[in-house]
Amino acid sequence: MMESSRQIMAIGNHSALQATIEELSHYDWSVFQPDSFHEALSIIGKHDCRIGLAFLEEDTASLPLEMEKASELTALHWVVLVEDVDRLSDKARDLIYSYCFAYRAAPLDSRSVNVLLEGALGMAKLQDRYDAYREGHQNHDLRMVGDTPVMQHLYRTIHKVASVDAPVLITGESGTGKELTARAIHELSSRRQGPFNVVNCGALPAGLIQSELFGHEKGAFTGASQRKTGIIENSQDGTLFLDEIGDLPLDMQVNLLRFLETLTVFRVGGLKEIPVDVRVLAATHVDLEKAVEKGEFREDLFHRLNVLQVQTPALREHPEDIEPLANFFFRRFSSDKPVKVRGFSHESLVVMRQHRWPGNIREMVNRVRRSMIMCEHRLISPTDLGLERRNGHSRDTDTLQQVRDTAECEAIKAALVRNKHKVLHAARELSISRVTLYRLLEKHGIDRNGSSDETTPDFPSTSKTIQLT
Ligand SMILES: Nc1ncnc2c1ncn2[C@@H]1O[C@H](COP(=O)(O)OP(=O)(O)OP(=O)(O)O)[C@@H](O)[C@H]1O
Repeated sequence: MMESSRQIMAIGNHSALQATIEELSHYDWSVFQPDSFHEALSIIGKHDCRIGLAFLEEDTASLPLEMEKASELTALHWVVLVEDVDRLSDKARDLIYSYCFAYRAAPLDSRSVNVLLEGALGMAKLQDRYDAYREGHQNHDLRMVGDTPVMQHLYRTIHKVASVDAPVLITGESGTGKELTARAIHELSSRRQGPFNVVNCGALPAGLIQSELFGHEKGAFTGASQRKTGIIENSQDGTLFLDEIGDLPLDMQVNLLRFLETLTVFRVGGLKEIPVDVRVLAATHVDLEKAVEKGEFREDLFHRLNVLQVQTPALREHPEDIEPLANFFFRRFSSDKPVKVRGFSHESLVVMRQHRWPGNIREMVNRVRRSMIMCEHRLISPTDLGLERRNGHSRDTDTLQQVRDTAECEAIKAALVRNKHKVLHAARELSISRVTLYRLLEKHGIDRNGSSDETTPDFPSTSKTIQLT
């Protein structure tokens, strides 16, 4: 991490600003004065410039160069000079409050401005240390956050299975990072140059599933006006990730097993056996062994897929990663769009530690994103996160309400899966109205589609996802 140096980006050419800059030469600062917005960004790119200095005029509606819109500029620690803060517009005062380290009103003597600049530099250095501390919780190879023993164990397992070209069964509760794990295995494997394709087995309509997986020949059935290659064939030399494998209908399980045993496919209506070199990774949040016992999943297919296993831990099993994860998503969303929110309040961090996270990391993604939109202050509160503070209860003692919440959450998730994520049908099965179900989905942070909450893909996408509704 680069050490913050004594470099200032000064914006604007107001005479009071110029006079201050001249006097600042006594204090060993280097001052850049860009002529354009692009030059300002290029200075930030080339130099370790962390402090902004501007003079805000009374009739200025926004800071010069629209700093509100430019994330690079908002990342500067701004010191703003004004004539009289009471004469500024509400908008200008809000900008100072939201984005600036400090302001100084006239008389503008260089000594007091220098004190503020020193403070801003100190803050930049603190931020570097904080960033380094947060980065320490990330596994950059796998693009995963968390450095607790359970996560370290997961990383070791991912590395081990990535080096072997055999099927892997990834198990874990919903939202624990099964797809992310599958992508990491692919990226670390010798197949990384090939495609990574995802099929959500639970979302494929029964009538289309065969043709989506195996493809079809022209004229194979009504409407098959063109030859179509299936996703298995399209995954040649790469990895096919079969998500929610437990939802694959029994007749399709037979076909999949045949493919895994022969590594060849027949397109629907085709007579030619086509060899395909694909590695299959499968994931499930249900207990497949139980499904085998109940006759819902083929035992031979289970053993074929279960050559290597990886288990993604529930978030409540590694609560020490909650804060680094929350900070990671906060930074991810703030780099998408600059925000005036600075981070989480201490109380929010405490409440997040107490929360059970039934929807695991996906629930956290949703809560953090929503809180950044809802937050009206500098720090995100428990209310912004939609989490109530639970006083006096340790994480290990469940209150009746917590038990009810967990049961409610599980029942909703199961109903959604059974009803192919159709809210109306799931609501009917649960004997509640659709509106009530939406309210409960919101309350528990459950994503009704299971995977549609993504904003930023975690890996550059050479992948294709089939999710038909
Ligand atoms: N260790 C992690 N570090 C950073 N982000 C993570 C981590 N684990 C999961 N995520 C993020 O959490 C979200 C859910 O992860 P993912 O889709 O991989 O979970 P899943 O177990 O496949 O979920 P589902 O069972 O609902 O399909 C994604 O946005 C993913 O990027």
